[in-house]
Amino acid sequence: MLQICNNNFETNVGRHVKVQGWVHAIRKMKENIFVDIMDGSTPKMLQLVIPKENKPDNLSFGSSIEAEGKLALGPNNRIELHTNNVIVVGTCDVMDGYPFAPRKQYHEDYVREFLHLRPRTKKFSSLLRLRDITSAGIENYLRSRNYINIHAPVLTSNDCEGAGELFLVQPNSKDLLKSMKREDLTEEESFFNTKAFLTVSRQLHLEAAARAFTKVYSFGPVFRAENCNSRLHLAEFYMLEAELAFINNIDNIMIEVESFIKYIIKDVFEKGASDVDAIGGCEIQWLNDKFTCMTYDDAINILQNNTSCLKSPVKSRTNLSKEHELFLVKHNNNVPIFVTDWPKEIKPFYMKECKDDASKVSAIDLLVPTVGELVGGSIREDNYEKLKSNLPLTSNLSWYLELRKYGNVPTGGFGLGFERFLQFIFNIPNIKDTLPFPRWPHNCSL
Ligand SMILES: NC(=O)C[C@H](N)C(=O)O
Repeated sequence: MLQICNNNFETNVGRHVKVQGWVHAIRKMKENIFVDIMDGSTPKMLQLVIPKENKPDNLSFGSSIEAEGKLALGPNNRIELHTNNVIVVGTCDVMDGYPFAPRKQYHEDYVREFLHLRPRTKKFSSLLRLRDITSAGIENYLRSRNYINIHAPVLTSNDCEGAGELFLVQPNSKDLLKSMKREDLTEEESFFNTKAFLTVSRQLHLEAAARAFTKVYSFGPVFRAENCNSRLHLAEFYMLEAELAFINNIDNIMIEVESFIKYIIKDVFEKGASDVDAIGGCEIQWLNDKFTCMTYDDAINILQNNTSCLKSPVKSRTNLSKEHELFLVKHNNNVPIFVTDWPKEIKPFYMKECKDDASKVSAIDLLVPTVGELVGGSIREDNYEKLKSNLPLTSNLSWYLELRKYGNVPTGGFGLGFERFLQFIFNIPNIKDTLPFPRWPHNCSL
C-alpha cells in the first residue's frame, strides 16, 4: 500500500502499487477516465487513469476506493497511476444528501454544519494536518529543552483561575448517587467526597510537579463554562501550559514565550509548507522583530489618548476589552506586545506582587494581531503567609499552600491557547475552524 505522502513517486515510476483514498474529481475523456483521489496523508492528490471500460459503475465524487496499477510519469511531469483495477469500497450518492459537490467552494459557516464530513473537505483537511504538525512541533521543542510532560488531570476539585467558569461533573446515574450518598455531603459531592469540575487550567498541578522536575509542561484540553459565542471562544480548547522552577523574574518567562512562539511558527511553516500553500499561504511580518514590552499603565495611557477610535470605555484597573487588545497591537505596527505589571485586583490569587509596587502583580499577557490575548503568565506567589492570605476563602487548596512549606522554590509559568495560536498563525477567522469537533454554547451534538 502506498500513501500519497510518500512523494518519492519519481523513484517509484514503473512500480506496481496499491493506493486507497476518496474521490475528489472525475473527468471523462475519450478513452480514459481521470480521477483525483486524496488519502489525507498530504494535501496532494494522485491522479488515476482508468480505461473507460474498466470504470466501476458506482464510482462517484466522494466515494472511497482502492486501486492497483502502475505508476507512470504523466504529460505534465506529474506521477499518475494507470489502473484497470479499481474497487469502490464505499459509495457516495451525491443526490442522496451528501452536502458537498465537486469543484465547488463553500463558506466555512456552511461546511461547519457537517462536522462529521468536514475533515474530507480540502481546505479543512489541510488545517487539521497543520494542527497536527504544530502540536508535534510543540512537544518536540519542549522535550528538546528538557521539559517533562505531566499528564495533569482533567477532573479536579479546584478552580485555578477563580473566575467561576466551571463545568460541574457528577455521575449520570441516580442509583449510583443514591448508593454513595452520605449525610454530610451533597449529592454533587457524593462520588468524590467533593465537588469535581472539568479543569480550567492545569497550572496548580504543574506547580507541584515543577517542584520536583524543574521544567514541566502539560498540553491538553481545558474547559470554560462561558456563555460566549464569539469567533474567539470555545467551551473546550487545548492549552499548552509550562512551569519553571527557580524563576523569580518575569523577564525569564517573556524570553521563554517569545523564543517558543517564533521557533514553533518557523518550524510549522517549514514542515507544513505544502499545507500552508494549500490554504492560500500565510505571512508573519514580525518574525525577526523583538516583541514590545509595556506596563499595564502604559497600555491604559495609550488607550486613553485614543478614546475617539474606541467603542468600549477605557477604565484604569479593569481588564482590557478585545477591542483594546487589538487596538494596542495595531498601534504597535502589528508587532506582539507583552503587557506587564497588572493591577492585583483583576488577576488571580496565585500571582506574585511586584517588588516595587504591592498594588501590581508580576504577570504578563501577550497580545498578538488577529486574536488579541494569546498567552497569560506570571511569577507565582511563593511566600507561605502571603499566599495563605490571598487564597479564596472557600478553596480546598491546603495542598497548594503546603508546596510553599517543604523544599519550596519560586516558580513561574505561562499558558498558551492552542486554537488561538492556530487562528493567528494561519489567519483563520473563526476559532471553530481550528479543531475537528468544536464545542461552544448550544453546540455539543456529536
Ligand atoms: N498556566 C498558566 O499560567 C495559565 C493560567 N493559569 C491561565 O489559565 O491563564
